[in-house]
Amino acid sequence: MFIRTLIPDEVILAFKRFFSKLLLGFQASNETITIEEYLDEYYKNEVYDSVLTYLSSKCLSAAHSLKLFKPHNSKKLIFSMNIDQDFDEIFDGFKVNWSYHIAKKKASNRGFVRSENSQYFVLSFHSKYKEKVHSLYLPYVIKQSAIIKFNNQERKLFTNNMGNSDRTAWSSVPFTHPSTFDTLAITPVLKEEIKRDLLEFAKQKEFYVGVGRTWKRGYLLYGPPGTGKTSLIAAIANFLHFDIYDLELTSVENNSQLKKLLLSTSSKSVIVIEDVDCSLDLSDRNKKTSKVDGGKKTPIGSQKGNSMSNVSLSGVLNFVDGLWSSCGGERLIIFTTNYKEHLDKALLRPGRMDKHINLSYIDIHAFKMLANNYLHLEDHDIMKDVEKMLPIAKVTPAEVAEIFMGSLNDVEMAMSNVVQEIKKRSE
Ligand SMILES: Nc1ncnc2c1ncn2[C@@H]1O[C@H](COP(=O)(O)OP(=O)(O)OP(=O)(O)O)[C@@H](O)[C@H]1O
Repeated sequence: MFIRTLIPDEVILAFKRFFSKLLLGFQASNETITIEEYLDEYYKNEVYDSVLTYLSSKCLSAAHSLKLFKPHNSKKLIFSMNIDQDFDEIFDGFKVNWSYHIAKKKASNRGFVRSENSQYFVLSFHSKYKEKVHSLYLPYVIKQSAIIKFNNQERKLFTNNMGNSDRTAWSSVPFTHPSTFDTLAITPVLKEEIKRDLLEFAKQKEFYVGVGRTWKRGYLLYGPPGTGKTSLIAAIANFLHFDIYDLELTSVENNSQLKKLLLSTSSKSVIVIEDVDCSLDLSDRNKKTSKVDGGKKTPIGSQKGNSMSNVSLSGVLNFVDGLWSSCGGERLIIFTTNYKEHLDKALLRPGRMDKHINLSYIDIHAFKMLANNYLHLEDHDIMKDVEKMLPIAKVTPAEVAEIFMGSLNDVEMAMSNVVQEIKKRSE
């Protein structure tokens, strides 16, 4: 569902035009089409690229003899089937066949005649499926190719806190956090609700533009330490295939630096401000500056010995919904806090924080998920006792995970340790 945006519409159109041209010229006896010429270089390369990506993934898993190679003076990995080699695919109940060929042709240039190799793929199918190939199969190939490219893209974790002398610059490392919605132990209903909301958000560009709203969504994750706020952020980024910008407010000197940082984020990103109550004085947004240091204006929270940011709450509010946040494509802004009650209402209102997600102590569903993920345990006699004790024990998923980690190879020991801890806590 995020795929269409990866392929420019013109390319899809060109692809369709290209194939319809070929298909229209079909003879009933001739059931092949070739991906060659007919298009200008740009479109031809794009179309070719989609087919290559698609065929590479198919053939790599289908046959070892089909391999990728990199011809010199090309940056691209080019797919190679052996000449005249082919493979079949069944799609929607009919068969198509892809094959790869090289044709030698003579080219004349200023009186010289050279022979050139021209490579092409042939897609063959029975002519009665012409329409289906055109309207279903080829769009499917483009879509699959986009999915493959999308999944192979490396994503990044950006931070503004890597000791850069330029306070408005982001540094990045590859984002490799393994958390996904499958590994996340939270109530299933909540998990599905979040996934649904994310999917809705991802596909609603037209809606946001139509009602004059910037295409962003704000989440507030709140709950005690160790309940999975950071893990949920990673799972969200992995789910959407977005980059993450981890914004450390205490490293930002003023509101204009904050604005610059926001402007240099890319679209399709999650911007995260963790423990917002600890890095920003959010108690009073009317109080813009306080006078200390011999009358010099000092922003809220910058007093000596205070680890608060110099950025004001209004700076953050502008950051969240100011005019300049309308730059570019979709952004998800996530704030986390252990104490929702410490936050100013201005920050919490819908439009700024559209969704408030409470991550709390572990319940029996989340407990079973962790037992399954860590110990591969489907069920256990002791689960009934655990279920009874959990509501009063107030144990976090992080604590349970830690106990499981201690006895990964001994399920009984792991369960006995965890029950002991839960008992202790419920007393
Ligand atoms: N809901 C969860 N599902 C799976 N693992 C979890 C969950 N919550 C916590 N964990 C485990 O505990 C560790 C700490 O969790 P995490 O950092 O996500 O919690 P947090 O709520 O962000 O904590 P803090 O408020 O201290 O930042 C994670 O690395 C993960 O292994």
